Amino acid sequence: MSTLFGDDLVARPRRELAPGAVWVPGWLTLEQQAWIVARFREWTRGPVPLRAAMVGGHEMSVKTVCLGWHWRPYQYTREAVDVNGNRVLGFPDWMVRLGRRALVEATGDPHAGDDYTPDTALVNYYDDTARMGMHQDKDERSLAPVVSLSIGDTCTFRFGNTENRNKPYEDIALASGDLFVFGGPSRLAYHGIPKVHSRTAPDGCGLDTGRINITMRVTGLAG
Ligand SMILES: O=C(O)CCC(=O)C(=O)O
Ligand SMILES: [Fe+2]
Repeated sequence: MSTLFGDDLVARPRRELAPGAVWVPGWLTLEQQAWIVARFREWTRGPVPLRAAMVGGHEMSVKTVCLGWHWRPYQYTREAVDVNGNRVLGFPDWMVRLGRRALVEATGDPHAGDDYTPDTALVNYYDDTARMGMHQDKDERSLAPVVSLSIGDTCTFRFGNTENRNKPYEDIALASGDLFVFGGPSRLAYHGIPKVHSRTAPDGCGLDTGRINITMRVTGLAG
């Protein structure tokens, strides 16, 4: 479709799915996406490699590398005790700034990011068969918002309610460059990824295949 009249933008307006849950399509430029993908490749070279976490005796289909704190079900540690015992990379300052800007963008409040200092990021890689079941992000002791960035293939993101993993929920298509923030009354909403749409990554985003998702969080942990 022609982009002469901004059809692509008109088709994907920003939207609040529920109080505190805001989707901002196309927030990151292609250049920013490619830069982040280059950082992702550095992160996966160590000290802790990309790995599939074990949940209930099964490997997740999604592979994860963490920054700041290492996540495994259902706790955070500084060392990747379930991988190779190494201390995870620090949380980059640029990502703190990006997280703050994301909150300003999502809320329209120029001060929304002032007190936001995420200290962990889960960086997930999905190949086109990977999925993530409905879950809450509740291993953090803080209820500060989660800031989610997507790069690469489009996925179906299922955003549900705070009571259980079932309906009501809504499916949206999170595409490369999209921002999604869930905080406030939506902070503990169930969510998941039922499908990744193969070969939908835009040229220039830095990924030929697959999808990267970064969720920044505040652990509320000390040490
Ligand atoms: O991949 C996504 O968009 C969501 C990831 C997620 O829910 C998580 O890492 O907890
Ligand atoms: Fe999650």
